[in-house]
Amino acid sequence: LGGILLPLLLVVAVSGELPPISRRSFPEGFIFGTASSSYQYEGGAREGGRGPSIWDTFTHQHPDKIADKSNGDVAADSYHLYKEDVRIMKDMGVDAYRFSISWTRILPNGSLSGGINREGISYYNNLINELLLKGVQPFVTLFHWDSPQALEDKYNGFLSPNIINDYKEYAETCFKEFGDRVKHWITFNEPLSFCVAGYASGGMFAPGRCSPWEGNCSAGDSGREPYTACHHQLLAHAETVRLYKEKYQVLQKGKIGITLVSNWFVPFSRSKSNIDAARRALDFMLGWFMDPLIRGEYPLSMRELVRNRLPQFTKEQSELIKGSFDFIGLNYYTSNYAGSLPPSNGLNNSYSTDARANLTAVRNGIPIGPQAASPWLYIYPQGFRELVLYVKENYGNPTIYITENGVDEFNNKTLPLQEALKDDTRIDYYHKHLLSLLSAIRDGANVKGYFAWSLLDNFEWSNGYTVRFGINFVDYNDGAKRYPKKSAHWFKEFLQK
Ligand SMILES: OC[C@@H]1[C@@H](O)[C@H](O)[C@@H](O)c2nnnn21
Repeated sequence: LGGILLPLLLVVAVSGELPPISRRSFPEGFIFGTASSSYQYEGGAREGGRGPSIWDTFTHQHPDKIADKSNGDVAADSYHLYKEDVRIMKDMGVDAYRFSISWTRILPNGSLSGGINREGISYYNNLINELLLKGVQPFVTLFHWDSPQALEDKYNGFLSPNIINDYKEYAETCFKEFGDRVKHWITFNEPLSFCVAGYASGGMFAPGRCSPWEGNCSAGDSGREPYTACHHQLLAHAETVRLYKEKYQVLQKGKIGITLVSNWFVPFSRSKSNIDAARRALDFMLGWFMDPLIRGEYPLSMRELVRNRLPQFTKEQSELIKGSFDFIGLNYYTSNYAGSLPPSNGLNNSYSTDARANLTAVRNGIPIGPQAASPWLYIYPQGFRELVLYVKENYGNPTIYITENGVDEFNNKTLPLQEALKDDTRIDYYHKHLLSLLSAIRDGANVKGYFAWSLLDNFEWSNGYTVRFGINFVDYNDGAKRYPKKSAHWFKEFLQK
């Protein structure tokens, strides 16, 4: 019998047949959607009265910082093709679409005093109306990294507390113009990424500031500016949530939150020092924001390690930020191993070393999972369940929307189109991550929705167009024409009611 049973077991193990999954596996009313952002999708950079953002400046003044020296001038051209985008969503059967509003399409000079651009208002009204016409709910992110260049020039953008009021006035303009139809607002997308990649690590992202020991930046302080910029984003978030709740929520009946990103961290070994390092890594990536939102103060590990370089909340600010959300948006892509590092020498301070955690994707020569196209993205579905349950258990099981999850492949220009559409890795990624998320939900996590990143291939920041995150292929050489990848067909079947 053993001679027959063993081969059978091996066949099942090797075949790796995943348990089937569909929207019916999830709770009734669970929302499925796709996600995008203004600078990565719209194009029309100098059309319709739009003012320059720091990403227009960054890509045009520092093309060397972008892998293929590209920019978002045209991107996926959703500024002109948004109706096609909505048609694709409707055909797939998604419930919602998460997109961001370009601050400088609404307020070209960044401040309300500089005037409202009615053409910008009109573009987003058209997009929102088209979504609603096709039965797709708009989930709107107010800030997805494209700060107004005018405010960078005026007072160094998010390094100045002046931006808090300008951001609040921009947000209020959006509440007034769109809040009758938009019922889910996200104040900021990933403050962590904006503050670390823009102010700490080598000037990877706009505005491209860092210390000399971190990279080739014209100015910056990697040990202070990331914390200052994100402190101002948290205060702007809290004041905007108070404004929405006091002036708009009763009438408009919407919900408001913030989107955070985190990796999961697996201790390099079971030693206490490595387990502590994994926890510090979570504090510095997720707790940086969740602790203020839940407890009104930064994590103890950050206060102990960053000390006077970490801004402090006044008692009033602490009360304002604590509980300032109806939901938390959570983005998950990948996980790392975390190992302990000795205390830094206190000289070349940087966010990148403050946590005293050595983060790697490989342990004893074995990667934590298959590597995708982006160098930081290793596929580790188990981390998704672990992260969601960590939020449940450590932050009071808040309402969560997964606002991004996805994987990329290289933009291989020699591949025939039909080959480029065969994204089996993406199907496997989504299948395993949705199973992992479902497992966390069945263990009590309060997750209400899931947005795949991304509807379309798009401008992937410092990677430009060298990688593709879309479940729909974009032919940049032929009018940004959209073609469904194999994963789009998989999702359509998954989403069948
Ligand atoms: O890198 C892929 C995507 C970006 O394209 C999004 O703009 C950003 O919100 C994000 N956060 N983590 N991963 N992502």
